[in-house]
Parts: sequence; C-alpha cells; structure tokens
Amino acid sequence: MLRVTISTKKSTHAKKFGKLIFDDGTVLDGEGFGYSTTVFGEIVFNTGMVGYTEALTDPSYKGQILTLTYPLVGNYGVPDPEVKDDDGIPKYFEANEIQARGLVIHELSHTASHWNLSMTLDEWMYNEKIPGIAEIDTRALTKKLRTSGVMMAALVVSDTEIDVEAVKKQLSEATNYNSEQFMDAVSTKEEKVYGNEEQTVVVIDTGAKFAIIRNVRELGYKVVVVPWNTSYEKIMSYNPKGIVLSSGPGDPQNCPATIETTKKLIENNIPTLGICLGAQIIGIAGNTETYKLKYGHRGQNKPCVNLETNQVYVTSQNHGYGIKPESLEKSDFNLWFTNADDKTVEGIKHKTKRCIAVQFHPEAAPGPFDCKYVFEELKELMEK
Ligand SMILES: NC(=O)CC[C@H](N)C(=O)O
Repeated sequence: MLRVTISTKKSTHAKKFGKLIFDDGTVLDGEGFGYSTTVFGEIVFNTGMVGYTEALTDPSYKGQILTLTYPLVGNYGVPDPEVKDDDGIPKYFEANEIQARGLVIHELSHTASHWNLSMTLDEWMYNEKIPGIAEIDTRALTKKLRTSGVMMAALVVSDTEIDVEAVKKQLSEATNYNSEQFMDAVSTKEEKVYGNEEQTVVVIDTGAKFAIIRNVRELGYKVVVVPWNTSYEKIMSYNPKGIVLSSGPGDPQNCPATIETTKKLIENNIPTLGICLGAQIIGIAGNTETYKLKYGHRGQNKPCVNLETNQVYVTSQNHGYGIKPESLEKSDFNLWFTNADDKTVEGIKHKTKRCIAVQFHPEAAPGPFDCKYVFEELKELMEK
C-alpha cells in the first residue's frame, strides 16, 4: 500500500508591524512577518503561482524586494536545505541562502502542509533575517509598478510602531539599485568542481542558480564554476568543451571583466551558452546594446517564439534588463527567440560562431521545463 506522509507546521511568531514605503512617497500598511528589520531595494513583482523557495534564493533577486501577485503564499512551507543531490548541491534551492532583500505578499498561510516541508515560510525568513510583509494588495501594487515602472522602496518590519518620516529620509539616501555592484556578493570566490568526467564545461558565475549547474551536469560533463572576472586564458587552462555564462543580478554593464572574456570566447569560436544576464553580456560582447525595461519580466508563463521553428514555448523569466531589438541589426547576432507579449529579444544566435544565448531560464526552477532543449543545443555546439 502506498503511504504518503504529509507534514504540517504552524507559524508561532507574534504579530509585527509592517510598512512598505515607496520612493514616490506612497506608504502601504501591512502585517510584518519573518525578521524585524528595515531593508531598501528595488521593488519588483513576479506573477508565478508557486516557486517562492526557488525565487527567494535566486541570486538575480539580490538588491530587490520581491512582490508575489499570487494571493496565498506559504501553504506548502519550505523544504530542508540539508537535502542535497549527488553533487552535494541543495536539491530544492537556487543558492545557499535567501537572496531577495524582502518579500511582499497578500496572505501568508500560517499553516503549511507538504510531503517534504521542514519549516514554514515565516520561520525560514526569520532564521535568514529577511523581512516579509503580508496583507498588501499585491495586484494593485503590481498595477502601480506597471504604470510608473519599478522603483526603490523600503520594507520595514518591526515589533514596535514605525517612524515613517525617518524611514523616508533613509530611503532617499539609500544606494540606488541601478548603481549597486553585486558581483562580489554573488560570485564564487574560488573555482568549484562538480563531477569527474573527462570533458569539462566551465560555468562563469555571475550569480548562477544551482539549477544551471544541475542541468549542465545532466548533459554528462564535469562542471568547473569560476568567478565572474576569470580571464580567458585561465578559463582555457581547464581545456573546456564549452562555456556557460550564468544568470545574475544587476545591470550587465557592471560586469566589464566578463564582457572582455566573452569577446575572446566568441573570437576563438569556443562553444558558449548565455543565460539571462549571461545573454545580455554576450549581446554586449557581440555589439548589441542593452537597456532597462520599465517593469521587467518575472514569472513562469512568459510566451516566447522560437523563430527557427515558429514554435511557442512557455518560459520562466526573471529579468529587468534586455537587449535592444533595434541594436541586433548591426550586431553579430540573429534573433532566435522573441517574446510573444511585447516582442522583446528572448534569444540570439551568433551569425558565424558557436555562441547562443537566451533571455529566459531554460533551467526553470521554478517553472516549466519546456526549454530544457536549449542545453542540448549547447551540447550539439560542443560536439560539432
Ligand atoms: N536572471 C537574470 O540573470 C537577470 C539578469 C539581469 N540582472 C536583469 O535583471 O535583467
């Protein structure tokens, strides 16, 4: 007989004050949860219905306060970070700790039930010292961001009354997201090796999600993860079959060392796949231009058309910058994928070299696996 064990947990923390204070002066009242503290960051929204554990640990959310539009959050709890895969990578998370600065939701589920939960969302965020605010109309908030564009905000969770004027002053002095430097915070400090296969793929870590490493491992290669500013010569010393430029936070222009390395990878026809930030870096290295989107693409149901097959795929996305469509014309790339909603650039292929890139997340985590074949395309390039 099949026996399924469902774990159930209840949050036990006392009620806290919570306020969300925007750059434009708007103040929203809510109920604080997680850790009592004040954070400043760019406030963005994600329209996915599930996947808060993956989203919160995605290093691309560094420096951002994440709003979830789905109205009920936390009901399946949080799995055990100690559960690892065969390479010793946490199985259910995208980094070793929460990366977003704070979380904004409508209703927090105080009771969580799931077969693999080890704690509630409230407990996890408390342990990781991350503030959360509930009882916010996150759909109205999303409409606001879609109209005005993303902006800086403060999220305050406190056990005592909150002094709004004092926080407004701090917010006006906080470092703007656009000029924050994230690479030292998200990139590995030293090389990391996974597996002992004969052939190697080097992942340049500009804030890589664990799922990117997992997917390259599934292709059957040893993976060497290197810091974001590793030189071309150092990378070639691993004798790689191919390179993956990872996802990551912030403006791609803040990764000049990676852009320089990428120019050489392209010049020397080294098989390369870029994902999200990695795609933008490849774009800049190959003479396209990037720009900041008004409110970005963050969700798991973003339709993209593969122009080679005219097939539409539902993709997982989390980005605030993009490659300017009009800059492709005079660049070294052809358009590969386009966004069916707003015609933004979702994938590019080099005209003559073994270099491909996607703006969406073929590794999903969270989201649909429909575009996993992009990793197979890298494999084909490596075996050409
Ligand atoms: N997920 C990512 O790699 C994001 C890329 C980049 N930081 C952006 O926001 O566009």
